[in-house]
Amino acid sequence: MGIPFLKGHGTENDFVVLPDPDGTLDLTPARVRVLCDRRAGLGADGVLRVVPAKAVADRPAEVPDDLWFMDYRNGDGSVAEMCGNGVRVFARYLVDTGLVTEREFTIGTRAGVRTVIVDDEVTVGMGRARVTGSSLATVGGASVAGVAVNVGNPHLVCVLEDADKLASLDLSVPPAYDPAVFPDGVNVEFVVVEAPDRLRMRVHERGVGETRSCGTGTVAAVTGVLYGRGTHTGEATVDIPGGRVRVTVGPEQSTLSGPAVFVARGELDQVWWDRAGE
Ligand SMILES: N[C@@H](CCC[C@H](N)C(=O)O)C(=O)O
Repeated sequence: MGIPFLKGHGTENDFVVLPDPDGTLDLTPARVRVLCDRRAGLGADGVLRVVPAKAVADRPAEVPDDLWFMDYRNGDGSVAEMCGNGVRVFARYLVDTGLVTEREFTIGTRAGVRTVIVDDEVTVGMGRARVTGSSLATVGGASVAGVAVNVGNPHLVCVLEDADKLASLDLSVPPAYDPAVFPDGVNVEFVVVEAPDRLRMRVHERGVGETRSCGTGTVAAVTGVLYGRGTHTGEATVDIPGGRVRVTVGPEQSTLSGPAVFVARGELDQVWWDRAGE
């Protein structure tokens, strides 16, 4: 018997989902890296381990024992606090498999408890998106001013003047940032405001590289743009290379709505898994 897995995505930000109902899966950084490798493994931006919260000793104190916990890992094996696209896929998995029977329920994450509503699309209460300051990102030799926003994980939102500039950015090289402002690294969003309630965005994710979407990044982007207008409240659609999501931002709560899709399920080869851990 191999290791069960599913492969899914939210606006083409893709994940390997590993059900771990007993909390016994030894998910080392080396195993995450090879699983996410698009040639040596299944290929994905990250891994979502589905584990009972009570089996996660280092979870935040506010996450109760009886929730399912999203143990999210970036493709480079690092741990991140939150993943907005991942939590939608995670919620869809819990409903599809009958592990949760309601359509509205809560999930434990390293950023705290998140409420989800599973319908054709999935809506997530993303908590409060906090503006924490400003900083610079440097890409292609040019520095761009940005707003630092924390959505559980850190983001730097840089607004560009037009879509041509956005399209021409080379994000195959990580943007440089100030490590004094972001000691744990940062996700960097580049955004164009196409209409007052419509943004276009590209993102370079910490621990992954350029991805086709970042859910927490879209919430950060809307928050950063609203902050530039002097407000903490508003809503917008965000077009990313992998599709479209909808974001609302309020002083105490933000929400993210978008698709969550499964494309495959199967078993990882046990010999491959054992070797990947060496
Ligand atoms: N793709 C995610 C964010 C994943 C974590 C991020 N790379 C980090 O290290 O903070 C999303 O949809 O939010």
